[in-house]
Amino acid sequence: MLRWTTAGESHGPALVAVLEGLPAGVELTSDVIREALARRRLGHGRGARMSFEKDEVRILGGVRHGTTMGGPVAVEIGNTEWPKWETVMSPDPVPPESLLVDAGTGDAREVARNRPLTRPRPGHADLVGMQKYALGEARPVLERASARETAARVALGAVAARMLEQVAGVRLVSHVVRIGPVAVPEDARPPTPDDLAALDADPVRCFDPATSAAMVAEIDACQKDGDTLGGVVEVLAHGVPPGLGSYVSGDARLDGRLAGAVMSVQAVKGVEIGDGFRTAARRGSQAHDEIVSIDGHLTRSTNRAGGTEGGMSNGEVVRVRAAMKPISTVPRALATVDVATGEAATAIHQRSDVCAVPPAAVVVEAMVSLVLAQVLLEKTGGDSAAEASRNLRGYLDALPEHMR
Ligand SMILES: Cc1cc2nc3c(=O)[nH]c(=O)nc-3n(C[C@H](O)[C@H](O)[C@H](O)COP(=O)(O)O)c2cc1C
Ligand SMILES: C=C(O[C@@H]1CC(C(=O)O)=C[C@@H](OP(=O)(O)O)[C@H]1O)C(=O)O
Repeated sequence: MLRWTTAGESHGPALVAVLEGLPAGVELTSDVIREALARRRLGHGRGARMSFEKDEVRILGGVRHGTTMGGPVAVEIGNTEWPKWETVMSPDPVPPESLLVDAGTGDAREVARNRPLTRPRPGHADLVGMQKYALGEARPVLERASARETAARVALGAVAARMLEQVAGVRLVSHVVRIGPVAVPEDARPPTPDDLAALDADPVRCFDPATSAAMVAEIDACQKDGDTLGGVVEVLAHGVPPGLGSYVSGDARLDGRLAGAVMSVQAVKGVEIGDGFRTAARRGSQAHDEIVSIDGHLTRSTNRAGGTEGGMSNGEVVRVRAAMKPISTVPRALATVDVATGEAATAIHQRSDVCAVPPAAVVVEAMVSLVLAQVLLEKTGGDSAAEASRNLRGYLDALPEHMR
């Protein structure tokens, strides 16, 4: 079973990510991970932190001379800002005087870092985290709840995507289809994995130039108003073979597994497979994908289902959308209560993204990659990439020719 986990805090020394169950023989270099992480940092509307902090990638295990060895792949993403946080986030005890609100330097940023966070921010994990873990302030909560952790997910997603392409020829692409009220027209051509360079070059990861310009304008207007924005992203996975996942149990279903993994991304509040919610408004005759035979091969006339039927991939493009809520740390600060005094207050706001929908597309792509990699390996088994590939070919070759 392919399994993954991450560890580390937003302002800790590093994030660590581990992917276990990957076959040997997958071609992988640090640059593959570096490129994916660079993509996650793009996007108009990101906050100041993205401009000065760097992701320092180091593969710690599982890979030798550019090839996986079959053991867990471990990746470290160093935080170049760590020296500023060494005291506040020290794993070992520090002298109490070093944590005084103003430890003597008079530096406003240091004061902000050291101040106990007793004004929980609405829309964040702050208040419930303090209740759940019996904490007097929100620092330990927000450090782990922060979407900084998505850097670790993207690192692992890049590894999974390498395996998917090498073993099965699966390729993914992600893009932004809505930012606030501005949406890509329903009939616009979606990007394919070959359009990656154009998407990377677009300020909001949108494939439709006119919509992209309107999205940028909306973000600028929102920033001027001291407000924040959410939106909708879409991931398309091409070349997914039929029969991944299963209808036999709820927890084996590919659609359920995709939805769970995507919904686990910070700020994602809705997941749609294929036409999803839009299908609910249609009659059955307009909602499904009729099976047709073209040149002796069975295929679908449409792909409204988004590449899954009965909890299994059906050979069509897998299409997953995620709705992201607007950034919670609203510059025009929201009302809260200072838990130290019980008095009404406004939520802490130091800096924040205005809109993080473009990076969220890259994060959602990583989660889809991980789930697809998991169901592919369930189907093929294989301790090496070559064995997994052979097994996939064996499965497909055993089907009657018109059903492949
Ligand atoms: C890529 C990415 C960047 C984010 N950046 C911010 C941010 O700068 N400020 C903020 O308040 N929330 C940001 N978020 C969202 C919060 O992490 C999230 O809303 C919060 O942890 C609460 O979780 P929930 O919204 O899932 O309930 C970001 C999310 C993602 C996916
Ligand atoms: C650091 C990242 O995103 C962070 C996610 C985040 C949040 O609350 O989720 C809040 C911001 O961090 P800070 O409050 O320290 O400025 C973002 O910068 C990143 O994506 O690498």
